[in-house]
Amino acid sequence: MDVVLRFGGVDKSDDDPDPWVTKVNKGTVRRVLTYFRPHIGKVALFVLVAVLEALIVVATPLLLKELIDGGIVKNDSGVVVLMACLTAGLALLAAVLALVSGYISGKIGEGITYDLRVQALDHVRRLPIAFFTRTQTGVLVGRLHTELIMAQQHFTGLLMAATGVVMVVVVLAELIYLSWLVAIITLVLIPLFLVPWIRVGRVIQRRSVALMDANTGLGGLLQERFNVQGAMLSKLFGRPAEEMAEYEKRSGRIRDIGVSLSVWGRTAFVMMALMASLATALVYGIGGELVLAGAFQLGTLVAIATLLSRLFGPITQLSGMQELAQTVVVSFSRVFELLDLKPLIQERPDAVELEKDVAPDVEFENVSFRYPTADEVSLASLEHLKGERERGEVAPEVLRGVNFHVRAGTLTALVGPSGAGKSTITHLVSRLYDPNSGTVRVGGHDLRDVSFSSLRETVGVVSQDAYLFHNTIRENLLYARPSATEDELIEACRGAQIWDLIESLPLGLDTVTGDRGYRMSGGEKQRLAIARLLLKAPTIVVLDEATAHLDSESEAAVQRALKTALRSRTSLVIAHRLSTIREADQILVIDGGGVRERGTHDELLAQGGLYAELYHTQFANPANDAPKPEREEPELDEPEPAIQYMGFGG
Ligand SMILES: Nc1ncnc2c1ncn2[C@@H]1O[C@H](COP(=O)(O)OP(=O)(O)OP(=O)(O)O)[C@@H](O)[C@H]1O
Repeated sequence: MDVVLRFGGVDKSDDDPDPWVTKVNKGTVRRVLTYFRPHIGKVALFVLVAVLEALIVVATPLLLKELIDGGIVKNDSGVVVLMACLTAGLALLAAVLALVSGYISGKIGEGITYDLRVQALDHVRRLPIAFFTRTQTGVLVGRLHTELIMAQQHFTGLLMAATGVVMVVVVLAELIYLSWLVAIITLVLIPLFLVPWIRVGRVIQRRSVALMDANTGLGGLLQERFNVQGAMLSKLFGRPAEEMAEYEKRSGRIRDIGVSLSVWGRTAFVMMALMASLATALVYGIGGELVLAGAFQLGTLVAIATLLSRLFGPITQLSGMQELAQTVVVSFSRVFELLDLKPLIQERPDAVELEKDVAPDVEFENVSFRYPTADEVSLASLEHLKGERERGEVAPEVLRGVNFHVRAGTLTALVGPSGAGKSTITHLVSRLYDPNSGTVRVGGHDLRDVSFSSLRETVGVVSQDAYLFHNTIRENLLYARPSATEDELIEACRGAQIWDLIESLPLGLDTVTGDRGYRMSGGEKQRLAIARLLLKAPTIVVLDEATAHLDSESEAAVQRALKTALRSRTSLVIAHRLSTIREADQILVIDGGGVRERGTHDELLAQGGLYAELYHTQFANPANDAPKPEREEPELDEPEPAIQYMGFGG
């Protein structure tokens, strides 16, 4: 049977901002234990050290007993000195063992967390793009980072608590040996102490989980709002007062939980100290009477009192152990949830390699596609939005029976209204998604049969909003081909018409492009992306032309760069420029998820269909502010407006 637990194994209040629960499957504990396997030697050492520590703890009171009964009472200074020295020696050994035990438990805890983290990162890296479009970045980062650190801390805590088991058993055995009466009284009193302690422990546990959730939630929000584009949107459209109120509300919640945690933590500490003092008073009271009655000697009384003081620490550790174990299991489950997400896009074991350096053809045969629903690709707990799931999301079909053939080395332009499915078609070519029915073929191979690495080498993509890492221009370019030489970098930049700009920068290729490459203009960023593409030298180019109005110089430069990029490659371009469309060997007019018209510019005009209609509409309403290509580029030198004015593309 499956058990559903909230994180930390505790109930949350109804107004909890994150109502998602984590499912703990039956086999989870066994699965957690498998992570111990590589560390089994360290675990054995850890147990050995724990046993030694426990033996030292019980040996010390016996030495004290001998010191008093055999030394002080019998006036034997030799015994006093010997026992004092042995006690000091054991204390020293205990200190060393405590350090060793801390080191080993740290190694085990960190080692297991490392294994889990690396496994999770590798898995998440393989998940399809649909997962990332669904997931809230900050929450995913929280899951892979902050929550794993918490899991590690709980895990190490659990290991330390496990040593308490050995300690309690040994201490109780010695207590019975010294005085069965005191041992019984102790056993009766322990629950009186434990009940309030467990209650306090639960409150602390619950608050810790709430604090973690609140921190993750605020982290996710900040990540979304404080990245360059989020900050830009918030500056342009934001409602500062309301946003600030939200930040204050969330920060206030973190503060309040923190204060209450601090108070409850102190309460636990005070309770522990109080119980230890009360127990000491009780032992000396009852034990003192027994000594007076001659039931046992003074040394035994001191030994019992010392033993009892060593009992409370391990018992409190043990009392929290079940909760801690539950938290550890749930923490691991949160990562297992991720690991169990099967990537929708998988590489076949017998995947084939595409031929290198030969431009292949691209074929869509009766392709239909709908975007995957949340249930298929992501986790509710990573979305933080439950609307779609509660409504039972149904994904509409975005492509229906699409057929076309792009001959090797030719240019196909995709045009059509916004939302028609143009980008979706390009996503299928780079296998960001698989079609639900039909086949996408490259060089005659079904894409599902092609190896990932081969496909990556073959298909190069330049999107409208080129993404650049926060790093130098050089590093951003080398990402496409780490082995590229300086000369090759420069040649690619020249081909992409960006070298003049880079050369004029004080740091040249070592200029940092800023978060998301924001310090560069749209046209510059796209030319840099084209340089990256040239370095990669793919045989298929998928390109989404910029819709933004570049200034005429930028526009002409991008067009020249594109000419270099597309030369003798199989190209699929979401075209917004008439110049690109005119040069295309084939134009596909996409409408309503299908190919509505196809042909060259002249053929489509002659057909007098949708393309012609929109084209003529365009000429009836010329867009005055359309960018004009540069004069010195005769092949681009036509007073052509952007195709989006024709009602195409978005
Ligand atoms: N990740 C996604 N998940 C679900 N639906 C999506 C996703 N991406 C796009 N869609 C939907 O698929 C349809 C086709 O979108 P697509 O981006 O392919 O259109 P497009 O022709 O490229 O439009 P535009 O010219 O505006 O970029 C749209 O209705 C869109 O809302």
